[in-house]
Amino acid sequence: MQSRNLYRQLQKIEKSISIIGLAGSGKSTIGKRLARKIGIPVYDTDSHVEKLVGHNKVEIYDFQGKEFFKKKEKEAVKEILSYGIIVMSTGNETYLDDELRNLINEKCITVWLKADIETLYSRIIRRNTRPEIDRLDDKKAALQKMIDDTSHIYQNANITVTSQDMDPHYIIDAIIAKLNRILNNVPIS
Ligand SMILES: Nc1ncnc2c1ncn2[C@@H]1O[C@H](COP(=O)(O)OP(=O)(O)OP(=O)(O)O)[C@@H](O)[C@H]1O
Ligand SMILES: O=C(O)C1=C[C@@H](O)[C@@H](O)[C@H](O)C1
Ligand SMILES: [Mg+2]
Repeated sequence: MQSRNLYRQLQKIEKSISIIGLAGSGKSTIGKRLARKIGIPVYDTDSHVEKLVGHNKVEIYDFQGKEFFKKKEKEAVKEILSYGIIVMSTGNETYLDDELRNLINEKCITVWLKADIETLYSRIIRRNTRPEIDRLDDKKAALQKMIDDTSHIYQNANITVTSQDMDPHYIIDAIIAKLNRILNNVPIS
């Protein structure tokens, strides 16, 4: 798999890579491994907000509220995208914000991790780290609504890859193959 040249090609077109998609789609997991494979730094917007504020997401939502989190998320994204060529994994709603979506589209090749309802649901019920979703009574219905409400936005990503429970190495290889096609001007399906 040709991943060593990717950094130079990304540098040439001055684009980073941003991993987008719904909660539980695997953005943080895949972002880290993709960055390692290409040999560039990785930043996660949720982790960056936590670092800026000094508290975890749940504490931030509890004590300072969603608006504060969103304000800090804007700062975090702008800061991360000033760091040069990097991989940025986003939070659950980052790409749905008009200003951030425009900025991400300008500075990044976007990779949508498209996951079905069963995959997302089985993953989000495993951990209690999502301040909004964890509090919902009918998480499955809420996730289905999120899929219905957001797919038309995510489907404009430069690259779409299906995210299922499988060795992340297959997902990374699929992303890298599509990245190579984009960077070499080969149309992708
Ligand atoms: N390819 C995969 N196969 C199996 N499990 C996976 C895969 N990718 C991610 N997971 C698991 O799914 C869960 C969610 O992954 P991750 O935290 O990376 O998602 P996320 O999109 O960053 O979620 P959030 O929007 O909440 O930040 C984690 O427990 C992770 O280990
Ligand atoms: O519980 C949730 O839905 C959230 C999870 C995080 O990814 C955050 O990015 C998001 O703003 C809230
Ligand atoms: Mg994440």
